[in-house]
Amino acid sequence: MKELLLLEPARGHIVPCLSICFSLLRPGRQRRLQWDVFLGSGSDSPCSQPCNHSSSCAAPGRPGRTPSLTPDPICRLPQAIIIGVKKGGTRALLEFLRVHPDVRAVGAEPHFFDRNYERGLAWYRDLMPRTLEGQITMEKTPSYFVTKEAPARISSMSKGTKLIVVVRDPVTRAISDYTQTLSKKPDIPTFESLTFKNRTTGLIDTSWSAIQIGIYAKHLENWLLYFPIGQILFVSGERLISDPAGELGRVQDFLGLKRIITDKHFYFNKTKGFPCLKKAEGSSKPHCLGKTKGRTHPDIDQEVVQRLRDFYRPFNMKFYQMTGQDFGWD
Ligand SMILES: Nc1ncnc2c1ncn2[C@@H]1O[C@H](COP(=O)(O)OS(=O)(=O)O)[C@@H](OP(=O)(O)O)[C@H]1O
Repeated sequence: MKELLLLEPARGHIVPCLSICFSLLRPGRQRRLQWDVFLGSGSDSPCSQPCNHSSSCAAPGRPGRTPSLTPDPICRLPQAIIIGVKKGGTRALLEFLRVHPDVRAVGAEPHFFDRNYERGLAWYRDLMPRTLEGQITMEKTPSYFVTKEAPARISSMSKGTKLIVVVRDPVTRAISDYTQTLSKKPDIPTFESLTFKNRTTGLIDTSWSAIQIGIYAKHLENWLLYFPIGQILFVSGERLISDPAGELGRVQDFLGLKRIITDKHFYFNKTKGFPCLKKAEGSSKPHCLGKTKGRTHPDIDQEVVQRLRDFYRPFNMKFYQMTGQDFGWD
């Protein structure tokens, strides 16, 4: 009982089950209840068990158990998710955010709302790092943004989930996507040939995922059926490179976090050609992203690039209109 009373959700975040118990104890308080999580989980309730994974029970920066009034860290479902886009700069954003003492994130991409949904919320919750009350649990899986079922599924976990989308010029994003595939399968056809259904007529192959993912306005419509636009933050992938502290400022505000990550945390690494962290999370050493981030792109026929720019322009305009932000791609 004492523990429940100590676990009041901070910043209006929903803490499944515990918040339900808490609101039942304090019926006068207005609190959103996550009945779907509560009822849908059966005996394997994602909200009533300690973490099952074997990581240390110590909270970050607090070695050992604290014998005071501080409750033990527990696994919580994420209150914020980086849902996309693939090759937008999602890893950089998560790595940078992890520097914040109030952010705890899963390293790997859980792919819960696309590939692993049948495993259930308890499985998902158990992937999460242990957090103390007040810390934000996060994950990133860029394919969620283009997954039809993802908005409804995330909404049924919690309508209050904050969503972050890192977007990048869809033409460079497509080339980056292709570069990644090429690194794994060097024998694939050229970017130019995959771009067109028919090169002579100039008809773009919109069924090619590298092209499809960049039609942001179309994917966003799907999310807006379940989430208000104010619950989605759009981060510019370009500005994340040119001004990481500026974009991180916006993200911290959106998450209700104190602005702790500032320009003091970054330096530009000339060899890498990207901003890097002066100190990574839990380390005192400088840290750049790995070799798979910031690859050299192959040269693409400029006529094809122009054709793609023309193709994306109306979708980009629609996207700027929907988000109220001009990303400057055109
Ligand atoms: N600081 C920093 N360091 C390195 N790379 C950075 C950084 N910030 C953004 N980026 C850009 O991130 C691109 C990869 O995006 P994602 O992490 O979203 O890719 S993935 O979908 O998870 O595979 C990656 O794309 P490529 O340049 O095409 O490799 C980078 O341009």
